[in-house]
Amino acid sequence: MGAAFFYIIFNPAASSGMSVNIFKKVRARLDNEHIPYEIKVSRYAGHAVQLARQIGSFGKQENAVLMVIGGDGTLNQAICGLRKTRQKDMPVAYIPAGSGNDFARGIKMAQDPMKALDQVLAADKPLRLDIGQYTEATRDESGIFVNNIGVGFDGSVIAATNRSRYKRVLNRVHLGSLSYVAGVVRVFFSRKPFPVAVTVDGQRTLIQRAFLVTTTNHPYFGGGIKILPIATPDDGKLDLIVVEQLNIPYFFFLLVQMLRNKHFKYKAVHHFASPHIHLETTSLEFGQMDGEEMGSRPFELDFTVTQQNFWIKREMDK
Ligand SMILES: Nc1ncnc2c1ncn2[C@@H]1O[C@H](COP(=O)(O)OP(=O)(O)OP(=O)(O)O)[C@@H](O)[C@H]1O
Repeated sequence: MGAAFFYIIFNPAASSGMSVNIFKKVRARLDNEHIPYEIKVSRYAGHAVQLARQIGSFGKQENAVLMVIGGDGTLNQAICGLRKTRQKDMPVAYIPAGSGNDFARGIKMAQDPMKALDQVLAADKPLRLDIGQYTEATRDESGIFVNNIGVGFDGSVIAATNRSRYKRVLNRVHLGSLSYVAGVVRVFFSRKPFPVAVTVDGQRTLIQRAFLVTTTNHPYFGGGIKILPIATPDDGKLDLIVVEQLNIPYFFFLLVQMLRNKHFKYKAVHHFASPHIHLETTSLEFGQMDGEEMGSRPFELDFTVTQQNFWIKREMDK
């Protein structure tokens, strides 16, 4: 049976406002098909957490699905809020309307929002997929992530990109991913390597000259970069990639290897996979979570995997 009701959380600021058109099309389609829904609009950064809490706490509709229209950040916030309520098992339908949309890529659902809506409307049962949980001891924070949490390079890229005046312009011409590329180039030449201690399955590994330290649920980060092709969101594990500081020729060499999915063979690239990963840094580093800034600090992160109900019927589920 399809969803009987959609609670919708919509972020009008996603993809620098490009999400508004997508929202209108989704609403028109639901109206055409006489599917009932209720809309809650995210009015400020972080508002989606509170909206999802309200839905999960006070929503009374039977067989309801929480539909998120926005980017990865909005999806993260909505799931985070919902999981704090008694209706935490309410399935989540995602309509990608952000600039990066890595979650859609990562779970192999359609990235085209209207095709994604087709897949949502075709669903007849919840799909359980992995998501990550984290606690961060330095600032005593905890939460979930649907894509990845990165310390170092990607954290710095997100911080630089969000401050860039090009992001808005590039989003408007559907080239949002390019704004990350500009951030990558800027950060590559300015960041310094740092030590990181990784503990996986009771085994501690110290990497002295880390540059990128990313724990991920699926292959993609940074708006479509396939950093960890072997990560899957349904294996009950999280994957951690640590890339050491590289000189420019080696960086480009590894980049080419990455495009060929062959970068794991090199000793500057470390890979760990486990349901439980712990890492610590000592220096002040930038962090990112699902493309959102975490600020800078020495990080002490503990990661575990958990499952979340989604509402989608992908090609592969048919
Ligand atoms: N009304 C609003 N005004 C400004 N910012 C908002 C508003 N509502 C939500 N936000 C913030 O917008 C930010 C970006 O949202 P989101 O991640 O969904 O889109 P995106 O960055 O374009 O997409 P992606 O993460 O896929 O690249 C989030 O940090 C969210 O908290």
